[in-house]
Amino acid sequence: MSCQPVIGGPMDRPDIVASFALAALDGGAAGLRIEGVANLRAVRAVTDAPVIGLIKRDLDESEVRITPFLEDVEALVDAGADIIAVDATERPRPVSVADLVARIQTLGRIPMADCATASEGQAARSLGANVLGSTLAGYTGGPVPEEPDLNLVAALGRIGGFVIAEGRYNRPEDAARARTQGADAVVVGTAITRPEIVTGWFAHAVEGRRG
Ligand SMILES: CC(=O)N[C@H](C=O)[C@@H](O)[C@H](O)[C@H](O)COP(=O)(O)O
Repeated sequence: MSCQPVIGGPMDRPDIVASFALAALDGGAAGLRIEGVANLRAVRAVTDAPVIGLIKRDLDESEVRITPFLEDVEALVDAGADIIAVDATERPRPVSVADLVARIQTLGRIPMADCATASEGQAARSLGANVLGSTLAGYTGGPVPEEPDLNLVAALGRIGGFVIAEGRYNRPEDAARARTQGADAVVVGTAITRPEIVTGWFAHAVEGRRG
């Protein structure tokens, strides 16, 4: 379960993120994906469950948003992340994927490569990323599709390593399909932890409001 509240929204508080984490674990989640040092510390204080940590930077700080800097890696290690997710897309970036992966390994944590394509997964795997995620499929330009990218999950599965299906798994049946396509785990975020967006889906369906 990924808990990344709508920024500035009513759920955007470390204590609420920690409660979401405990509720998800009660419901059967095997691990957590948590953004930001304060949220990660709050979650680490209440559970020993595996946590993927990330820091999202604004676009004026870095062209890639997910854990672009070495200091981000260090802060996440300090806060108790077991796995550290980094943007592994082939886009301009302040620090190379190779350097990020190497620092994560030096600090004794597990690198997760957030990918948009299979070739990015292949490159990250050859740099030593143990975990490959489909996290960024559909988010590197153009309209964001509605459906998850199961083809990328299958392609990442052929590369090897531990494969996480992530991104728009809004229905349990899609998560189950990801497993049949080769995912070792599925990360679900919005459908569990962004009630503003989920409510919007229902509002749109019943009254044609919102998008
Ligand atoms: C593209 C991007 O920045 N994805 C982020 C990655 O950490 C999060 O905003 C997503 O919520 C997460 O990947 C889970 O996906 P979904 O919320 O669709 O279940």
